[in-house]
Amino acid sequence: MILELDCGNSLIKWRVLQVSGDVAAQGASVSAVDLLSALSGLTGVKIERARLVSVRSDLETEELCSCISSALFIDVQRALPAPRLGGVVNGYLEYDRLGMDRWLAMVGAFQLERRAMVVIDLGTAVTVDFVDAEGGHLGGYICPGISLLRQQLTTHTRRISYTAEEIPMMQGEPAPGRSTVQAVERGCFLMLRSFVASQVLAASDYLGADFVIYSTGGDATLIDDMVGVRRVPDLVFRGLAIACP
Ligand SMILES: Nc1ncnc2c1ncn2[C@@H]1O[C@H](COP(=O)(O)OP(=O)(O)O)[C@@H](O)[C@H]1O
Ligand SMILES: CC(C)(COP(=O)(O)O)[C@@H](O)C(=O)NCCC(=O)O
Ligand SMILES: [K+]
Repeated sequence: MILELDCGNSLIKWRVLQVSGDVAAQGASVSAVDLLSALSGLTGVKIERARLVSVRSDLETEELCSCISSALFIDVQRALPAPRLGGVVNGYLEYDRLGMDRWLAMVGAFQLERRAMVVIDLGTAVTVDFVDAEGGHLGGYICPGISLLRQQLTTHTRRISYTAEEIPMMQGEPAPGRSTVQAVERGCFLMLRSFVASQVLAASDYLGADFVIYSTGGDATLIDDMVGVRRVPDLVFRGLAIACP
């Protein structure tokens, strides 16, 4: 079985693939210790190798790889930047500066359908990338994700503070907030969705009328109801399998 790891700035997403390609187990862990303890609790799972993508620092990523490698007695293959992969051409002036999660999400998405596309990843950061029908990456945008938006307010104001338990149910409702938690949660939610809507609107300028919109990442459900958005939770893992076959 293969262990796949997507190390973002907030969470380590992981899954175990059977030889058939079916998912045997999956989860999200906050640390290597947490990851190894989740894996040790699995029954009937025999991991033979691992492939990993990381947007963490090189030092942190190397430590993570060697920690997993020595705990599970396996090789950990790491996805590395490339100027082109899976029909997609990296659009950055310095290709190795493009976030590997953005890159693999685009590569994974392009295998689903070789069409022009907008790839939106809603994690710690929200990223939007444009790829034309020939696989040319036109570049993209990076802005703070929903957790960072709310954190900026709670950190830099005197009177905005509320607990995580107050957050659920505050976002879906568009009406003006009548409490601090409502006002902030709905404000950040609308800000994020307006950003996405503006990108989708601009996409036809870059890609023409025919393009597909993919979403992924921990907060992708925030835009589930937006017209044309197709959520594919494992886009990064799909690209990872191309990068580390
Ligand atoms: N247990 C959790 N810890 C941290 N973030 C969580 C958790 N559960 C859900 N989230 C949400 O998921 C987001 C992280 O999404 P993810 O795609 O994993 O980001 P990243 O790739 O940057 O680590 C957070 O910004 C937060 O809003
Ligand atoms: C933009 C990101 C911070 C997104 O990371 P995430 O929110 O998935 O943790 C990451 O892709 C990154 O560090 N990129 C390098 C900078 C760039 O892509 O230009
Ligand atoms: K990510």
